Amino acid sequence: MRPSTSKHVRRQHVDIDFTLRRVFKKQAFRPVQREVITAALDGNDVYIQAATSFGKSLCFQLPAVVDHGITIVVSPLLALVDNQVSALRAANIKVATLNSQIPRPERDDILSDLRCGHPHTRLLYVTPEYCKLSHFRRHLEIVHAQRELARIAVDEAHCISEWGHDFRPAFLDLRWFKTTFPDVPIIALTATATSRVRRDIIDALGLNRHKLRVFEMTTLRPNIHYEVRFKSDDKGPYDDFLKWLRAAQGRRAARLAAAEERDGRRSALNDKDKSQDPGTLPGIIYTLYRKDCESLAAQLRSDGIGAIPYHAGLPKETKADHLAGWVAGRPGYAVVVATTAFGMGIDKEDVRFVVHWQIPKTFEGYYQEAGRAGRDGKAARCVLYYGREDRDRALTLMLRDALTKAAGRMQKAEPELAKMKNRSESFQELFMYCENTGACRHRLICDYFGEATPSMHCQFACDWCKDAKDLAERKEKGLVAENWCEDQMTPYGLLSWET
Ligand SMILES: Nc1ncnc2c1ncn2[C@@H]1O[C@H](COP(=O)(O)OP(=O)(O)OP(=O)(O)O)[C@@H](O)[C@H]1O
Repeated sequence: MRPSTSKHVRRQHVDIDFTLRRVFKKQAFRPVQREVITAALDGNDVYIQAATSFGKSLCFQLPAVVDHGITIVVSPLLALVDNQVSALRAANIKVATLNSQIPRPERDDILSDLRCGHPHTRLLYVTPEYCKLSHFRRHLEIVHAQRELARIAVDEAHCISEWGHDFRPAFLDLRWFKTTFPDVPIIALTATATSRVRRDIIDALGLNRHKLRVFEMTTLRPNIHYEVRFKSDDKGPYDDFLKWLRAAQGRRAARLAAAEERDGRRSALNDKDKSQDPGTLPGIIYTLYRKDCESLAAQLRSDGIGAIPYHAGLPKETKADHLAGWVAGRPGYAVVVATTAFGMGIDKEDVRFVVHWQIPKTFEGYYQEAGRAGRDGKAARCVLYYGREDRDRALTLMLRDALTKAAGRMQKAEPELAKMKNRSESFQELFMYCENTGACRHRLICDYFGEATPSMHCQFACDWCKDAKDLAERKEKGLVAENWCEDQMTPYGLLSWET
């Protein structure tokens, strides 16, 4: 690593504005980005927690471009890696990725770049599992010996915590980085961490407390309109959704036509809009079940909506085509019907709606997935279809899953049940959020993540702030078909076991 002389630091800090404009084509830093980047370039370990779409990736990508050496980016999802790698390549940044799906010749080229000790690659994306491989570790040791290992970025860092919603055991082995290269700074990033998960991330990665900068920003996404729609078990949400989508598409088409008429030309639209059918609204529908992805996408197509499925069981080529077509706004690819395999980190700026077909499995998952909407800062809508039957089914599956796991590993039954308890608490918070007709949804989300919002008002950007009376009536009417009885064994009762 180069020494951190004040001259060096000053030079880097001048570079960052230039690099932001020249390489990343952004006009200005968003609030706090500059401070995070400066802290990273000063050689600190950094923990950053900020809302979905805050622009966290820039906080390690820009330092990787201005700094000396290579940055290793640990990322949990291949779809997310592909998404980021294509954007970086488009900006002419030397970026590579190593994982089990990379063809052999390409993998050999990247490894030989590392082996020379002075890699040309500025950012190398890897999965946490790849970081465990001894040959990869040996290559990093060579790079480090040449003082060319600039930084380790751990994206979606909440995956390291057993208390987090997407725990991935291989993340725990990332401790190896600090143990082996104590002088190499680490930057850990997440949008979803409670205080317990935050502590876990810092401890598990072994971040240096004497040289650690912690940035915790709001989880608020003011441009998202949150709404819960209630469904009874005898009626699915399809008709309601289609009606809403058609109305929204109609309003959009009318707005665009009016703008065109006013200006007398299409210049009222940005380039992305021009490439799309003006009435088409880019969006995501999340469903818990693979079979729903296929059938719902087919049903929407038969109703004239460009919809495509995305789930882990589809062939690799189909998934790549569907993701690329959706990101590019290709005709016929406006709406992706996906399982949570599509959740974390996917960045498409103009997603105008996210719909949850069923209640998701955790509060954090809901926030993450909803966070795919409105990443351009413009208004977007997130609708969650909530029914008590879905909720009870999810609870039963969760319970069965935990008991099976615990039975399979009797010696680890207790931690397994503890994790389960945590997950079910998160789920419980989510269904209480759905059932809540007495508070601002933005506020409820902030409360969940432990963020104080004493005087917050969302400016009508949720169903409660828009019309609390209507919300209560819709709940009453929507859930009426369900045999709900408060003194039956409630979901809360189901979940309140002791570990
Ligand atoms: N300073 C900036 N000016 C304009 N756009 C920016 C800036 N910084 C980041 N962006 C854009 O904001 C979008 C979101 O950034 P990014 O994907 O890094 O979000 P994130 O914080 O990682 O969110 P998530 O946790 O949801 O994945 C991207 O399209 C990115 O190009």
